[in-house]
Amino acid sequence: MNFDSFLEKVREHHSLQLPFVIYRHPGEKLVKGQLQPNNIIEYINDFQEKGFVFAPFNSQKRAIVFSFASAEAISVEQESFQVNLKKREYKEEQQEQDRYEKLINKTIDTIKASGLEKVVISRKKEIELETEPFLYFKRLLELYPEAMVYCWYHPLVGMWIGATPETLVKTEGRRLKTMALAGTQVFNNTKEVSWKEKEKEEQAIVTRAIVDGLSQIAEVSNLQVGEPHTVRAGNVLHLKTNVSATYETSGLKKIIKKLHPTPAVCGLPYEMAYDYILTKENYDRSYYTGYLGELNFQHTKNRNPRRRNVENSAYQSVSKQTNLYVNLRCMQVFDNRLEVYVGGGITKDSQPKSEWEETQRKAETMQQVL
Ligand SMILES: C=C(O[C@@H]1C=C(C(=O)O)C=C[C@H]1O)C(=O)O
Repeated sequence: MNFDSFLEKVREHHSLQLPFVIYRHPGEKLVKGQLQPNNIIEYINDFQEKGFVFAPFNSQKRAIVFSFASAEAISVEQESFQVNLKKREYKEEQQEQDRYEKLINKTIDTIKASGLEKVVISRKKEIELETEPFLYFKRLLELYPEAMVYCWYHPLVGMWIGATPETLVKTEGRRLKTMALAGTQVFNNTKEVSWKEKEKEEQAIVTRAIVDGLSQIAEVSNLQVGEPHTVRAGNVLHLKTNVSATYETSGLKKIIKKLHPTPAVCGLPYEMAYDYILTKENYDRSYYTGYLGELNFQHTKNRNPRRRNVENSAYQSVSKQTNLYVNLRCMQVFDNRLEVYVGGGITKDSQPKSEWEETQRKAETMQQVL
């Protein structure tokens, strides 16, 4: 199967209104797909399920799973092709900017007057368009090799497309990895940049919260924390700290429940920030800032690649992997419009106008492929 026939197969599946997901992990070339044979919705229960998870921001709402056992698995190598970047501006009404800046101002006032330290505020940007969603997916693969690029569809939920830079949790065997990703500045052709105290502190808050959270879980040990460093995600740069640990696989549910939503997309203290978002943000985040990816995926590796044809399982090792990502830099696709979701962390030192600008820069990740 070549890449175009892979996409054609998915397009056909979509035209039958059947659920599917196609995706590619950061830094990889293999594009994978799971095609569901019917439109029944299955939900996650105890995180022992094996399948592709799609979870909303609201942690009281259930996460959907496409079970690996019932779906048809397909895969293909990504093919490179030229993307002609059209730098188009998708202007928004002044009214929307005013509304957002007012909300940011109100949030800063609340932070100053209460125990709220940081809260992530977001919005959606509507873009009127005729769509060919598979072309967006193809362009995203090409433009963002370091992102988890996906296109997910269920007829009862809709279609979501994204290119996220943020890992929620990755596990293999008994090793676990996560990250604290926060702080944003515009990418100007170099990663050699300095960060303001406000951003450094904002990102350090996220690292501390993740480490504190994980250290409360009995099944987690050997926590290791890296140094903050700059990473690029499309048109913006972020500060990132890698966190790793050893864990007991029985603790996976607790770990995911503890990590989602991280202060990178919610805030601190957690309860206050979560409450503030649900009551004051004034719209439904839906699956934006939820999470998605493979849960308990059986990964088979040939131990000795030169003995590939030996039919002896001793030459193969099987490990269970979980690869979940935070659903950022994403959009929901409708028949004639898109809704691009964007946000940023607010602290007492935030400036409403820069926060508006930040959402514009983040929206460009999706706008570049339209
Ligand atoms: C909320 C978003 O991004 C998150 C918020 C960031 C910030 O506040 O600087 C940076 C990276 C993400 O953790 C988004 O992209 O919509």
